[in-house]
Amino acid sequence: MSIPGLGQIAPQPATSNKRIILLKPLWEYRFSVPRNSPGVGVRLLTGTADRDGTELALSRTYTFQRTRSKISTYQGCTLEISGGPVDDYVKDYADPSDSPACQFVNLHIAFQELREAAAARQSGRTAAQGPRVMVCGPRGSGKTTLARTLVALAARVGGQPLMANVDPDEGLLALPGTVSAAVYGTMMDIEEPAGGFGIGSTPSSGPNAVPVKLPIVYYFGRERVEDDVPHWKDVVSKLASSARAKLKEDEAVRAAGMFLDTPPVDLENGGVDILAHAASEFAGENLSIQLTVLLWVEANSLSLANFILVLGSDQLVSELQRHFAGQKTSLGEPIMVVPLDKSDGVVQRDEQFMRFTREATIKEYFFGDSKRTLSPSTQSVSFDDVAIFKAPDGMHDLGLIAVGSKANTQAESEAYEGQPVLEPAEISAEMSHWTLAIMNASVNDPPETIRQAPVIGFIAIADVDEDRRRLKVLSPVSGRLGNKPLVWGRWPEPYINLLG
Ligand SMILES: Nc1ncnc2c1ncn2[C@@H]1O[C@H](COP(=O)(O)OP(=O)(O)OP(=O)(O)O)[C@@H](O)[C@H]1O
Repeated sequence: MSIPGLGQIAPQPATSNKRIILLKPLWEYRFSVPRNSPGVGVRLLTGTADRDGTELALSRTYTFQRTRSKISTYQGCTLEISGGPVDDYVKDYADPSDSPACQFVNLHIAFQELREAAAARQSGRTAAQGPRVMVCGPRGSGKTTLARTLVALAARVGGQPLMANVDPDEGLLALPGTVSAAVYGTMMDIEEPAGGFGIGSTPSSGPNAVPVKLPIVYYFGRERVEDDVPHWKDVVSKLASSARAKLKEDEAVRAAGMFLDTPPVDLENGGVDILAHAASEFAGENLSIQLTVLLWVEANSLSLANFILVLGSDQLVSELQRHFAGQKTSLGEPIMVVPLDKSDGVVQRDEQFMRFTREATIKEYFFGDSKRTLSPSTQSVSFDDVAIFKAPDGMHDLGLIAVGSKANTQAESEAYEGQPVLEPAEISAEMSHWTLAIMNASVNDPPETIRQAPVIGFIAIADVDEDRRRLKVLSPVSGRLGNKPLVWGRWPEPYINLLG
């Protein structure tokens, strides 16, 4: 039997198979660490290198586990690689300007110049607004990597940008099934599989080598936006309103701007509408439409305009161009959609890998990782001492809330009109191994208030004893759950017995 928390001694890559690799400017060391590997060690010997925009320190060995990523260099470097097993290779470019990293860094330079130009123009007492950038593209086009890189590069030059994620499939500083946002003003933990953007970089009861980030999180509880578009729109609106408030009240965040990571969308099924909703909600009160970002237009010439960055999809570019054609911001600026090349290094992650990653994330939330062991509290609670809610049965099954659903009939729609969005869940063995969100609301609040409340944490149901009417619950901290409503969604899916 494995004992939770043990068996997580920091892995030491074997020292016998060390090799040195040389990267010229804008080359990449691309690696994929299999899940059963103790990890690959990467040490920067000379030059400069970074993982998704965050620099590696010289002479320190970084150990990467269950990670598919790359180490890039702008000036060239030598790296010492140790340990493994790892699937890896060096991606070279005869002409460095062919590297996707080149367009990414040019974007960063352009954003930085915009920040400085806006600050110089600002005559009042309040800080100027930095760029607001939305990154979109098909599945596996490198959206998250680009958004993280632009955030990390902004933080590296002293900025405190806000990053928001509205893709529920993977969480930003939270479990999957959520939408969230956080300010990134301190260094990232690049050894974390998500590169400092995962659950390991949030506050916990254990020690942290790198400053933690404080996210604001809303619970969607479904895998894909299309599973419940109205609810997704609601939580995105709540998140956007929190993000706008942060930009308004915090001058440093406002000056650095905001980066928005979006879900892959189905163009045949309301995809443009989904992206347009995210764009307009995050745009802020002063813009009549969408978002303001800056593009590097020609050599050394900056043009303030309104752009949406699209990675690797001509079809999405033309759909978005059509959608925004003729629309202008309140400042009279046109909306332009900017196509960017997708890197050929972006890894297509299969369902098995994604499932393994989600399970590892849930385990890490409760038990920590190799660098920080956490001790979750195990509580036995009566069915009568918890308030668990779920969406009414049938709503999702009938497709009543899926965008563009052809299955809806008028009668079906009417049957659910006026019904509460959440109802008390009947506690049963079916709940075992599910992760539930703890909402920052009162159990007596109306269902709509509970559903749209921020998330304060998660619990896992370890066991349900129907005869004794008791639940065994795993919680990151001790304390009574009774006065906070719990919501049981459909994502992330149940995990193996965490106490097994
Ligand atoms: N140049 C590269 N070399 C190696 N790995 C890369 C590179 N770019 C991205 N990756 C990896 O590819 C995977 C997918 O990238 P990413 O998450 O950015 O894509 P995405 O478009 O956001 O995916 P999704 O549509 O599933 O949300 C990640 O594991 C990322 O670290």
